[in-house]
Amino acid sequence: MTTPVLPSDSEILTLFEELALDAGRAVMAVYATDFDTATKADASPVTEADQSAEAIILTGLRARLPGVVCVAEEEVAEGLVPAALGSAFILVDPLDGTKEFVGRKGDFTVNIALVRDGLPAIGVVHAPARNTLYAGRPGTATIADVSPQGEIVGRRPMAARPAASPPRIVASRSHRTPETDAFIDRHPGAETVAVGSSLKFCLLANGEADLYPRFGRTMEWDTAAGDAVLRAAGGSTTLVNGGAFVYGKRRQANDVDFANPWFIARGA
Ligand SMILES: Nc1ncnc2c1ncn2[C@@H]1O[C@H](COP(=O)(O)O)[C@@H](OP(=O)(O)O)[C@H]1O
Ligand SMILES: [Mg+2]
Repeated sequence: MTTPVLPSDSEILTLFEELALDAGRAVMAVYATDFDTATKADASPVTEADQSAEAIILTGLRARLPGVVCVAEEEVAEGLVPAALGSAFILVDPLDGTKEFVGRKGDFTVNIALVRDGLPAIGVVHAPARNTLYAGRPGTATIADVSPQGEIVGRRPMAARPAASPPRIVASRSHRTPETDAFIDRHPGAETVAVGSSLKFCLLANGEADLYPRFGRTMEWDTAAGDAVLRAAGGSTTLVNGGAFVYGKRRQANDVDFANPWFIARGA
């Protein structure tokens, strides 16, 4: 398959930010209501917010970046899986941390990422209930303040920090595993912070934490945008054995398309 000519990285990032802010407004409109929750085939929750945010993002991406393949969580759940990806494609998780959304915990995010040559190159993570948007492209990572109306009102550069000793470890709020607990136990004195969604990558990117061990289930759309932000801020994500953590993985063994292996994300 031929890969279309893409706009510049900064133009792509600006588009991702606009669409994430639009989607965030839709998510917050649902958050303010007494919304219903349905259960998907993988037993995870889904709401009207996931669906309307994904529709906003995909409509915008397909109009403005025609020919670039988009892989999106709710479309994949409905069986819409692109056959070929090309050397650059987009991953969308319109509402990561749906459990936190349903539980009204605030730790939920809108995620859009461009994967280039298997690596997360450009990403936006918008946390509308925290009024914060994180963005990264090669060489630049920023944290922005977002108004309650969903407009960016301030922005500053951010960078991952060299690891503190003992480290500050971020871990899933809703999906902790015994292997994660064993990893934490190997870091005596470490402070552990439970955070939902892709915000864990963003806390590393902003120098607020040092390690994010994920010894449990994630899909590529859960991680790509946060991972892009983290890498842009000087951090890294690897397999548990230190090997390269790549994207665009198709069905392996008995697993589904776009399933991630376990990983460890780190600050600088
Ligand atoms: N048992 C499981 N089955 C499917 N997805 C799971 C899962 N456990 C965790 N996840 C993934 O973990 C994400 C939440 O991450 P965290 O635990 O760090 O908050 C979910 O994203 P969604 O909320 O977008 O479905 C979901 O994709
Ligand atoms: Mg998710």
